[in-house]
Order: sequence, then structure tokens, then C-alpha cells
Amino acid sequence: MVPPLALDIDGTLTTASGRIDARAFELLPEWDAPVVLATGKSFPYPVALAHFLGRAETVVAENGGVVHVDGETAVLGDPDAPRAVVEAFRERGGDPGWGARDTVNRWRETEVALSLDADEALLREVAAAAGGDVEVVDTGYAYHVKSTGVSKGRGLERVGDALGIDPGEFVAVGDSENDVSTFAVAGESYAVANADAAARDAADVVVEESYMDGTAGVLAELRARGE
Ligand SMILES: O=C(O)COP(=O)(O)O
Ligand SMILES: [Mg+2]
Repeated sequence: MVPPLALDIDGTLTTASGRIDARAFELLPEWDAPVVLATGKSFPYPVALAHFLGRAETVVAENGGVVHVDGETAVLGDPDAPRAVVEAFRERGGDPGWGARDTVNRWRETEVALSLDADEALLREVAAAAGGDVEVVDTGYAYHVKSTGVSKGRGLERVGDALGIDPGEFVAVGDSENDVSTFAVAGESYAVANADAAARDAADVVVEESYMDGTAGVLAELRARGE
């Protein structure tokens, strides 16, 4: 028996250069328990990854703003305040940093992501002025302006409810501050070696290897334990 998994994507299933590591396509299709892809990416990305892994589309997208499980989609985040923050950021001269053809946000339903090249200080100032309903999360891949009320961890609880799995049965692997809430909800949590300080502090274990090397090591250990 292997445990159900809650897996971050960027920094966790990827290589250092941001590609999905080929081992994801070896290890995850055969994983004999639910696998939740819990990501800051917009909704279509984890759906597509689950699809091409041949797995059920069980995803927590947009940092918990959208949850899809058992064929049902729940849109939990409210995009209005994040969009207003980014509008105000633009009015103050800020540039989200993706250029004219922004596919990062094109299908994003509940939040707005900005490039790490964007002016972080200005973004945080504008977001703080908008009040407590909006927060800025730095995943190491983008700044996300999101509703404070949603998180990957709350999304995982919702998935657990739908699948009849106690969230404490999940094993989580991640690399950044947007995984802290997942780590709090999962029964066991691992940060890969490239993880940021928030994820390292929140994880039960910080593994020695980075990116998918670290994740593959965790999965091998879980499989060996289950045999
Ligand atoms: O989209 C991002 O900024 C990060 O995505 P992740 O949560 O899968 O690491
Ligand atoms: Mg990540």
C-alpha cells in the first residue's frame, strides 16, 4: 500500500530548468493511490498534466482558487480584488512582465500572476493598500496576487472530502511558500532541497536532493515502506 500524494509541480516535479522531469511519467501513472496535483499554475496546466499522465484529473490549481475532483469544478477564489490590485499596479507604472501575449494569466480564473521581473516592492505596497482580502505569494516562479481565503491546503481538504480520504493520509512534497498550507494539512510533508525558507521550515523533512531527484527519492522510500 502506498499513500495518497499531494504534489506541487514547479520545483518539485521539474528539472532545474523548469521542464517536467521524465521520471514523473514513469512513477506517477502507476502510483496505486490518489495523486493530487496542487499548483499555483492556472487551471488548465495541472488538468493537462494529469490527463497526459493517464490519471484522474484531481487538481488544486491557482493556489487553491480552483479545485477539480470527481469531475466537479469548484471555483473558490474571487478574481475581482486581485485584478483590481494589478490594475492599480499598472496605473502606478508597474509591468506584470509577461509581454503582450500573456498565456500565464489567459486561463487563470481566480488570481493574477506576475513575473519575478515585476516590481515586487510596488506590488506589495499596492496589495497592502487593498486590505486584507488579497495577498501576494512568491512561489519562486511568479508573484501571485490571490484571495487570502484560499490555499492549496484548503483545496486538499476539499479533495479529501470528495474522495473520502482524511487529509492526514496524504503525503505532500513541495518547494515553496505556497506549499506551506499543504504541509500543514497533509500527514507527512517533504521539502525538496531547492525549497525556500518557508517550505523548509514547514516541512517535516527537508530532503537532500533537489527538484525531481528529491521527489523521486521520497516516492521510492514511500513505495519501499508500503511493500
Ligand atoms: O505557478 C507557480 O508560480 C508555481 O507553481 P507550483 O505551485 O506548481 O510550484
Ligand atoms: Mg513549487
